[in-house]
Amino acid sequence: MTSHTQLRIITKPKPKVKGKIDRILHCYLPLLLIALWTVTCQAEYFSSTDSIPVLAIAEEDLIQWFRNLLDSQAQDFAVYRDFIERVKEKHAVALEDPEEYLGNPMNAYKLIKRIVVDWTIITENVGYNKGLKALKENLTSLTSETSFPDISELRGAAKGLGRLQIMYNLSTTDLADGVINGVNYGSELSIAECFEIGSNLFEAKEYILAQEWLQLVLKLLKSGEKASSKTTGEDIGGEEYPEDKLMQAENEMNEMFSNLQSNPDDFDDNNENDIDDHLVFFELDEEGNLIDESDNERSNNNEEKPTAFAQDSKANKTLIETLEYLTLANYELGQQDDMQVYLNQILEINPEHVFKDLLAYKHTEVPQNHTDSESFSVLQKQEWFANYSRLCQGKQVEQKELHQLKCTLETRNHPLFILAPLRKEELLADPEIVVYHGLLSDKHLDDILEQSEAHMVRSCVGGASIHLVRDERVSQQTWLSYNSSTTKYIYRMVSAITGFDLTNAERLQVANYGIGGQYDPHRDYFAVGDRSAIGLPWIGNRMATHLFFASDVEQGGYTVFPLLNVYAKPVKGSMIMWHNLHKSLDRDKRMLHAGCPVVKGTKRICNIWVHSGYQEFSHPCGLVNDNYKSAHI
Ligand SMILES: O=C(O)CCC(=O)C(=O)O
Ligand SMILES: [Fe+2]
Repeated sequence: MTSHTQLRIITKPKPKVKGKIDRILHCYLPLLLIALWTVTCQAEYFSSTDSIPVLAIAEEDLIQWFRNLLDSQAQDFAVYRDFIERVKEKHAVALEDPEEYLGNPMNAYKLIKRIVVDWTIITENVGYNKGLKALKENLTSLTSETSFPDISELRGAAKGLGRLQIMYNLSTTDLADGVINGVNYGSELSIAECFEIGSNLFEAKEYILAQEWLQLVLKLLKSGEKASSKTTGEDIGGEEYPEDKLMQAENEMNEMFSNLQSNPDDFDDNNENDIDDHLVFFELDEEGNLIDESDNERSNNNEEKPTAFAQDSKANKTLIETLEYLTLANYELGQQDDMQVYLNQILEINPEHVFKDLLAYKHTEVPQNHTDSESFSVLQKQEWFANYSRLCQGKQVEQKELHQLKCTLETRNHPLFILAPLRKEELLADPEIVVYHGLLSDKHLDDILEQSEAHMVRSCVGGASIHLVRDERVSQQTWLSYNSSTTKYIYRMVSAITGFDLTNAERLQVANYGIGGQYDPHRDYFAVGDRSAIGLPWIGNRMATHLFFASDVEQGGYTVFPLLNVYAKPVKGSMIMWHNLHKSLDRDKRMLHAGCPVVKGTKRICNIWVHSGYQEFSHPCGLVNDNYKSAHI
């Protein structure tokens, strides 16, 4: 075994059961957990915002069922208590003069009867409870009807948040404070939640972002304060954290380190008490969230509390785990000096910590290329990334032509548009990118949603025969035929607007983007030699894209063209349209486009791709070859 392999074995994070969801599953819902593993169909909650409400409904059921359980247990316990109190009275009388009491055959009989019958019934009944039986039945039916997210979903959701950070330059402290792009949504995160995001980003191999979140956790643990009051003023424009408070926190931290050194067992990784910890030390915060005690550090009125923190074993546990992750993240990033800093902190707390062996490997070869091909750091290195991210934020590079674009009303002498002219907005003249506003009503869109809802699956990339689930496209989708009144209407309208023959068009694709859901820059046509295009039923390549926005999006979700300096904000009911091929039918590489990550809200779209066959009369090839226009790309 090479030293490198050994190091990886040593540093492989122990499987930890962390976080609220894990704790619920492990401590409160053991039954549910068993059932979860048997669920075969993955709903992919993070890739679509439509699936998430299902969980909220399931949670409502869980609340009710557990309430019922507790009520029925309270009734049972009241019966036990009543019985015991009554026996206790008799017992007390018996104790005064046992001989006299038991000399009475009736009393002797009663004692024997209590032992033989009453205590037996009570003993047998403890543990059996009607409410528990009902709960088991409910959980069984819930898990057979609903597929629950697993740890990979949680990781997907954490990665979704990370994608938003990268794309929109969102600071970790802002997000932790519930501020997204300057808007305060009041969704402040607890220390435990920041830790969960950090550790899940680590597990998703997003080491740089994981490091940011975990450093924030460390900062919060050290200060024992809310994130907002701990961050520096310029980070969030908030007040500065008083110097003496920082000193005090620092001192307490040091004090805690030295206390811990004298009692390193607190951090034994294999501490068998861990399980009991989970079972016993639950608390609820003001909003009823399950918290561990480290969360208390973020509550508002704990100005006086930092000293309690020194005795707080939960916070200590989070602290050591945070340091472990930070050590490993720095190891993965090849940042040996930083890794050493965190390692030292761990060893100061517990000189016998399992990571002590890492020291021996410090000077061995460090990993150079541990980044996943889907990692954000790889994404950020793409040459289109800067434009992509800028356009997603609604920022265009200033250009003279931008000011010559126009909005027009068009009837096209078509009966459909005489009374209700098309509202056309030009986003770019050449190559033409246009938006038609107000094409679909809420009723149409509700109908599409209803038809598609039950059939949504995680979107794949790779064309017709290759199906790859990739971070490149985080959404769910399905296809609808043109046989309902709404889809027929869309079909007729698109062909009236564009003149295309839609017999050679793909079915209507309906897609929905979830947390951080997006579609990285791509082109819609099939590339030369794309084997997935072989055997497709359509003639020619994807000539034009008609993309309907089926929802407004509160923040994010723009459709952008990084090579053309164009962005379109989703407006419900409108359709953006462009050609993917030159007039010569050569592929137009300028048409690289993307769906930016959704920051807040839900993004729904519908696509129709028209293929080049059958369009000979409506869109004849140009006499002059125009493919030179994209030759430079
Ligand atoms: O969601 C978007 O804005 C773009 C979607 C897209 O490009 C596609 O589905 O091919
Ligand atoms: Fe596309």
